[in-house]
Amino acid sequence: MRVIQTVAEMQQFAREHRGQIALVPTMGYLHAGHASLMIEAKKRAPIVVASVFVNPTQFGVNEDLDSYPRDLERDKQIATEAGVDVIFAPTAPDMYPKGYLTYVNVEGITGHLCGASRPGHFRGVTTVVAKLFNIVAPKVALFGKKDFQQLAVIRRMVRDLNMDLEIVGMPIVREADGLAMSSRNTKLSAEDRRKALCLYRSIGAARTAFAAGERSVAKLRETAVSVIAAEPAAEIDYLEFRDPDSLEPLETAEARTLYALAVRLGGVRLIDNCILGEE
Ligand SMILES: Nc1ncnc2c1ncn2[C@@H]1O[C@H](COP(=O)(O)OP(=O)(O)OP(=O)(O)O)[C@@H](O)[C@H]1O
Ligand SMILES: CC(C)(CO)[C@@H](O)C(=O)[O-]
Ligand code: BAL
Repeated sequence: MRVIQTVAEMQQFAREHRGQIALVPTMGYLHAGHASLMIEAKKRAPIVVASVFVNPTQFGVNEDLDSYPRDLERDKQIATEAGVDVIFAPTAPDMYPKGYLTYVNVEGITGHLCGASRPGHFRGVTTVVAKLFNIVAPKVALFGKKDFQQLAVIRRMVRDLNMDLEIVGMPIVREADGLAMSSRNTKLSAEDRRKALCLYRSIGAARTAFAAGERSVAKLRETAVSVIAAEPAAEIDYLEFRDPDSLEPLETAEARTLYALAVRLGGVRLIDNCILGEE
């Protein structure tokens, strides 16, 4: 596996392999969730490029940019095992040189859920993802449904800006006990790791109520909130039932309804979601 650390070298590689590349954008500290995207990428293109870049423009001033876990040696090992051909790990000054001025912003659907609690976050995500698409020129790019809103925003950017590539959304990979895999899980204390299961339990409770015929979003919300409230250390950032396409609020749950939540535990912000009515 090759590691490319400059934008210029990545662009040269992309020119030589146009039409053959699948891209998996990540912020590194890889886990089995990332590996699932890489393994699927290999089925969709002869060359898999995984980017590892902790993108400063998507972090707010008081967020965890500095403490975000990083370990390129470990990432190389996991990426190699998952069949990645190239890791693209640029530096921040190479991606955003002094005097950088250009940003990509998707409106509307970025205003709620994670966009409401992290102002400017999606502007940073769409900017870096647009740059990665331009640098790597992939024919397909893969994203996880754990970041459900991010996937919707990227699909929208690709559609609105006529970007010529396919976007693939991949299922959430979970730990054996149900916790959604996330690089930030490593920042949880042992006690908070145990408490973090309340997110998955809340999803289970919402699913059970929906399967039993409950369609009132107020009632579903009450059920979902009560599971998180049973864990006093857990602080709800948002907990919403939405249309999975527009991400607009619903009063009555439909055949497919997005249940998405963000919860803070000991300073670590975790997200999870499910589509009620789907496995
Ligand atoms: N558990 C998972 N299952 C499937 N895809 C995942 C999972 N976790 C992350 N991904 C996907 O991997 C890609 C890179 O995500 P990222 O590097 O931010 O990892 P992360 O573990 O989500 O980190 P964070 O702690 O920032 O949430 C994104 O498309 C994300 O949706
Ligand atoms: C898509 C992404 C790599 C952009 O920095 C990031 O938001 C992530 O890891 O989900
Ligand atoms: N997986 C989303 C990246 C972030 O939290 O900034």
